[in-house]
Amino acid sequence: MEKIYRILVINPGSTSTKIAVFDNEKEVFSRTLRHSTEELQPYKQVADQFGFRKQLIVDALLEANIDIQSLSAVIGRGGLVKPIPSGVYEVNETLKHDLIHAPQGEHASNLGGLLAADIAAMVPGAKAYIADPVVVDELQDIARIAGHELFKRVSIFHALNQKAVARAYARSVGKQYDDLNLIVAHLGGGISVGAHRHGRVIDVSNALDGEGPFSPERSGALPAKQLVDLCFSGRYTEREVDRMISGRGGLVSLTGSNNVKELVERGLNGDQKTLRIIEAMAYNVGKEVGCMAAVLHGNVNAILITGGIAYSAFICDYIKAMVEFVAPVVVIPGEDEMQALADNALEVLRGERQPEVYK
Ligand SMILES: Nc1ncnc2c1ncn2[C@@H]1O[C@H](COP(=O)(O)OP(=O)(O)O)[C@@H](O)[C@H]1O
Ligand SMILES: CCCC(=O)OP(=O)(O)O
Repeated sequence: MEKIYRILVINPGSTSTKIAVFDNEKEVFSRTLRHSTEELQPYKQVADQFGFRKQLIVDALLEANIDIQSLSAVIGRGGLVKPIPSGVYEVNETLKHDLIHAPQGEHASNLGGLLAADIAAMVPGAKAYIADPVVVDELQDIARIAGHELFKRVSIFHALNQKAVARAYARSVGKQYDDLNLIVAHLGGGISVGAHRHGRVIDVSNALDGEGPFSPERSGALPAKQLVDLCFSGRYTEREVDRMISGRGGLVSLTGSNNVKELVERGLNGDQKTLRIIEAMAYNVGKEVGCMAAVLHGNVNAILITGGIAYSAFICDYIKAMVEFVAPVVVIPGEDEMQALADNALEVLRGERQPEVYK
């Protein structure tokens, strides 16, 4: 009889914690725990949200009658550790250290490996993993050069979902991911737009670092001179300016909310100012897709729009109208991250692949 492995998947995003339980490939439970701007407000640092998110996960499992002791492994979305190749990594002490001290900055996904390790530690024999963290780096060399010698461009994006969606699209058209040129726009709490050339993300707008389009809670690119003046105005601390770029930028700053579903409804019900801001976010995504089309020299098989915001037909139609001259636009709303994480853990549990060692 086939051995059943039970896998808990934990995916902390900036505005949600998604959890799911899989018995081998089959999802037996899933829940999206959404966190409003107000709920997250009391936590100074992302790491401070650990206890809050852990309690929500444990309560949700309890409510669904899922015994933590029945778990074979726990896999979390990986965070802002050192740039590493795509793969599955066991959560060891070095990885935990980097998830806590975050050499590349703060993001909710830093909690993924930590929550996975904490919950796996409750179960004798269970191990914790991360896979395709947000720091997966496949940039072509020319894309790393920024306009001053003290700066360099860095790859931080929705690697797990961008790749899962790109592979799923390739399968759906009977092709290999490695044979296609795709532009993937992931629209979530953060937004990243990537140029996938034959299975490698050779350029991508960094979702965290003040690049590309603004998003529900990120500023995206800001006018540099204005930013410098603001930094030296004496009116804001370093931490406050950091939060303007990530956490309290984008729609949170412009509208007070990170909830695109509500904002679109508000806009379509006559709030012109909100509508204009939502359109501006979509406009910037369209513009970034155009940049990635140039990166791929116009050889683009398809443009994929994904992430929670892709559920909004209004936003997708706006982007489509701007970019469908480049290539067919395919909307794949939500994300395939949970299944992708579970599949990665299952391959390790079945001994079909060896986890990488994070050093
Ligand atoms: N039906 C919908 N229409 C528009 N926006 C939506 C819809 N469903 C979810 N969203 C928005 O998607 C965003 C969250 O996307 P998601 O990919 O789940 O984010 P993350 O994982 O980064 O927290 C939120 O702003 C949410 O309001
Ligand atoms: C840090 C890059 C990935 C990202 O922005 O994720 P969220 O959209 O979940 O915040």
